[in-house]
Amino acid sequence: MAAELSGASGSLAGVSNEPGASKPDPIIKGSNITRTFGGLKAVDVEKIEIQRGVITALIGPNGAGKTTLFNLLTGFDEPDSGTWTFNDKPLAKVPAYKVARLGMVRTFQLTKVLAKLTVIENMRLGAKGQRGEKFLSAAFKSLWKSQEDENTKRADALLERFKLDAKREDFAGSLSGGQRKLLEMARALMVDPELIMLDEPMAGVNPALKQSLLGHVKSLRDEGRTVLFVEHDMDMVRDISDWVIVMAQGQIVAEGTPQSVMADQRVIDAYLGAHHDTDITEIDVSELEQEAEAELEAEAAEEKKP
Ligand SMILES: Nc1ncnc2c1ncn2[C@@H]1O[C@H](COP(=O)(O)OP(=O)(O)OP(=O)(O)O)[C@@H](O)[C@H]1O
Repeated sequence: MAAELSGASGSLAGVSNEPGASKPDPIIKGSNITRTFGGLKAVDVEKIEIQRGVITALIGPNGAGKTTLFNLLTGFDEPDSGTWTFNDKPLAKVPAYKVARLGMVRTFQLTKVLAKLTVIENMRLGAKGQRGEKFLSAAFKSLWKSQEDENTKRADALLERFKLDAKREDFAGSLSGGQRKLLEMARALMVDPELIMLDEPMAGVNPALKQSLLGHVKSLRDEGRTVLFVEHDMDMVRDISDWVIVMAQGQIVAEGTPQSVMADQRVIDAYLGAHHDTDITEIDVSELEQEAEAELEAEAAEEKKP
């Protein structure tokens, strides 16, 4: 089946729904990427292509390998095997801060170290690309000393755009869940990336801020960037994705438009196992919990029988 699309996702018209489907203008192309932890194959991706200029969601059940794949592509982890390119440049073994300078950046949840810095200090660190946490305090010192005016100007403009300017001197740790997500996005934009990878942009965000966050993500695409995001919030996936890639047990099991993917039997199987007849968009978690509870009660009653 081929996708029928219009608007921003029109460039994906005609792309097949098969896992690893070729795209007309891929910004990322990867093949045979594997990563094993002990005996567990966390990532086992035969082929992946990410289309330029659109919003792609990476979804899948817990433990599917989404974060590990993110880490591999951005140079934060090394694969056991595999090759991938960004703008046709091979990236295997390229460290994360160099990947960021090339124009591919991932967001990070606010760590303890970053929470103790102010909002503007976080932004200035973003300008340095992405080194491990160990390097951050050293990088901060040198930045502070050299007073990079350009970076500060860019940081202030971004804080204004993301409505964080009033929080400029506050500790990042004092921000609300939604404001933290905005800061993560703003910080990643300090290097003016072509591809921005968002790690669960809706996690811990209250409903009032969700719409505003969605608007910000769409605006990244509208200004010509490519967006790839990992997310469990299916409303967000349906609302803003042009394309969805589904992982399960380390592999890509399906892809397509949000509508086609959510009706795809392979996706329903991946999420629900035996719950075949359920529409993934209408899963009521409390119902599943009640079922599990009832099963436990029945088991307990069985055990009590003489
Ligand atoms: N550093 C690690 N050491 C050992 N096992 C790991 C490590 N990182 C990930 N794993 C394992 O690899 C598998 C894939 O994990 P990963 O975090 O990539 O999944 P995910 O799809 O991002 O899950 P979630 O949606 O819950 O964040 C899991 O079984 C996880 O326990």
